[in-house]
Amino acid sequence: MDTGILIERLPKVELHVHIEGTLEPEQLFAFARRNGVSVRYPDVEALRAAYRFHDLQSFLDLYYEGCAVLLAEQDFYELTLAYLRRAAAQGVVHTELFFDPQSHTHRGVAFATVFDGISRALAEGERSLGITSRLILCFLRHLDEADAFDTLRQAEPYLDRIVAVGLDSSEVGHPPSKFERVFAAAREHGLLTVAHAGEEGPPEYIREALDLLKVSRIDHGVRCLEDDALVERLVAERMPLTVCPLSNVRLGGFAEMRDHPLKRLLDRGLCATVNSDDPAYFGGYMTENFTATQAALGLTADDILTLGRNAIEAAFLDADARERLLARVAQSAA
Ligand code: HPA
Ligand SMILES: [Zn+2]
Repeated sequence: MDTGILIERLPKVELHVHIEGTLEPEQLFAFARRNGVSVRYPDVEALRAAYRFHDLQSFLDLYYEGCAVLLAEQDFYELTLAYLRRAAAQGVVHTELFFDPQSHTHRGVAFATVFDGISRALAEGERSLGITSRLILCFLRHLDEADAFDTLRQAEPYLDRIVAVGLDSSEVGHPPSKFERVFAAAREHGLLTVAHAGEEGPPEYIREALDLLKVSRIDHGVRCLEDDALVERLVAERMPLTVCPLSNVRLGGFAEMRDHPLKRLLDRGLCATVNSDDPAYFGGYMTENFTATQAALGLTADDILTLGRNAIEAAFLDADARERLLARVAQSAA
């Protein structure tokens, strides 16, 4: 089958998307106007032109600045629903979203405001778009352990609607070991765990995420390829990697898409998946990530189906839901 048609028809599962990273410039300006927040760029074009990043930190600086326009529950609701509409239009049938409560509570926005807006949109998305979802609370790793513990405490009333905790923000210098105790506390609450590791940080951070944080998935993980023994372990444990190709190129991890290791990860037998990360900032959602990697790396129809099945295997879904999605993948290739 033609790979373009397959990419379009594939029922997609997204496992690595930061809801704050879906804030498109148009919506950013609309929220700014509504909330009386000033933006230091004159218009959408000027803001978009500033999205030229050379590393993770240069992106994070703008990403946190963008968060300043999010103040009311309705902002989080509209942000999330707009993402779900775009995702559904691209054939995403299930999505597992990260949110960064500390990016908001540190500005005086209540945890409940953030959570209620996002979760109201997720319920609406399931009702009106048929898109299922899970929510993952990410701790900002540049902040300290006590702040993460405080955030976990604020999340306690909502834990029945949070599937896992994760770890994001500036990686280098903030190893997983810094959060070993708060992740243990989260697991005691019955939460699963994931962590960004091996995006900019060394393979050793991936090992720490496995051994100390007991993660069910590694977010990014592309630097595992520098360590053969680690690759063998990830293959043997069938540990999923939520890879974000456009993000990796935009943040300078790889100079061009043709240098991206997605195909090598698959060929090594790793459970790699394709994801959008911060689609409003990196030039595309799921379809654009599939299309760009297919074109640059020559992914075959089999590769694309493997990526689709890997994401279903890696999703935080029960066995029945997985079987139903796998059947839809098979149908899409028929
Ligand atoms: O790609 C990312 N990496 C780390 N932290 C993040 N926070 C939002 N996006 C990212
Ligand atoms: Zn990410």
